Amino acid sequence: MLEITDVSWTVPAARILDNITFTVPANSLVGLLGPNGSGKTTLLRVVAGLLRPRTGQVALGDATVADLPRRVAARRMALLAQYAETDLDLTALDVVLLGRTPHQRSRWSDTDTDHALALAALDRVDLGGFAHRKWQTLSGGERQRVQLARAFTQEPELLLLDEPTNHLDIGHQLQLLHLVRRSQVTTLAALHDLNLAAMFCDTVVVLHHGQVVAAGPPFTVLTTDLLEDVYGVDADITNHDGRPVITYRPPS
Ligand SMILES: Nc1ncnc2c1ncn2[C@@H]1O[C@H](COP(=O)(O)OP(=O)(O)OP(=O)(O)O)[C@@H](O)[C@H]1O
Repeated sequence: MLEITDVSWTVPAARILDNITFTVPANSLVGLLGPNGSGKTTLLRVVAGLLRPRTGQVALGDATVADLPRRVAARRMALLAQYAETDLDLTALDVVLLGRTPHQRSRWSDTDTDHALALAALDRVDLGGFAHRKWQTLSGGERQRVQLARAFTQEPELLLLDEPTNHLDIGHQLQLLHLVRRSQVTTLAALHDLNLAAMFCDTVVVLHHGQVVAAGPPFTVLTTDLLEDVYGVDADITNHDGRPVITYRPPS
C-alpha cells in the first residue's frame, strides 16, 4: 500500500502541492486526474523520491520513501515518466533490460533470467518482434510500450505512470491499461482521458491547483459539477455498467 500524508511541495514563488493526503491500496489502480499544471507530475516525482516533500510523508508499506536508499527505492518502484528519451545507441531489449539494473550486483551483468523476463515483457506489450530494433527507429507509441515493458521487467511493488497512454492509438491505450490492471501491481497513474480513467481505475483522485478536490470511485467523483468546476467543461454523464461515460459539449 502507498500512503501519502499531508504532502506539500513548494518553489520560492508558489505552493505547487498543498497538503495532499490519500492512499493507494495494495493491488489497486488509482487514477491521478486534474487539468494541466494541477500538480500530477510533481506528486509522482515526490512519491518516487525524486523530490523531497517540504512537509508530510510518503510511505510504501512500512517504509518512508524519503529514507529509502536510492537503490532500494529503484527496486521497489518503477516510474514511467512522461518524456522518456535517450540519445544512447540502445535496442528495445537494452532499454527493457534497464529495468533489471536495480536488482543486479554490477552493471551489465544481465542473466538468462533477466533476458527471459525482458523478452516476456516485450511480448506482453505486443512488441515481441522488436527486441533488436534500435530505440531511435521506434515510433512514439512503440517507445511508450517499450518503457512499460521496462517497468514490468523491474518487477516493482509500486508502478508510477505519468500519462502512460500518450502517443498510443485507442487499441493500445485500452491494452495498456488492461495490462496494468491485470498485473495487479499497486499503481498510481496520471491520466488525462477521463473516460479511460473511469473504465479502468478502482478509484480516482482529482487535483486542482495542487490540492485534492475529490477522491473516490469514478462514478462518485466524475460529476458534471466537478467537470465544470475543475476543467471548465460542459458534459453529459451516463451510466454504463456502473461506470460513468462522459460526452463533452463544445464550448459555447
Ligand atoms: N521547479 C519548478 N519551478 C517552478 N514551477 C514549477 C516547478 N515544477 C513544477 N512547477 C509548476 O507546478 C505546476 C504543476 O506542474 P506539474 O508538471 O506537476 O503539473 P501536471 O498536473 O503534471 O501538468 P500536465 O497535465 O500539464 O502535465 C505547474 O504550474 C508547473 O509550472
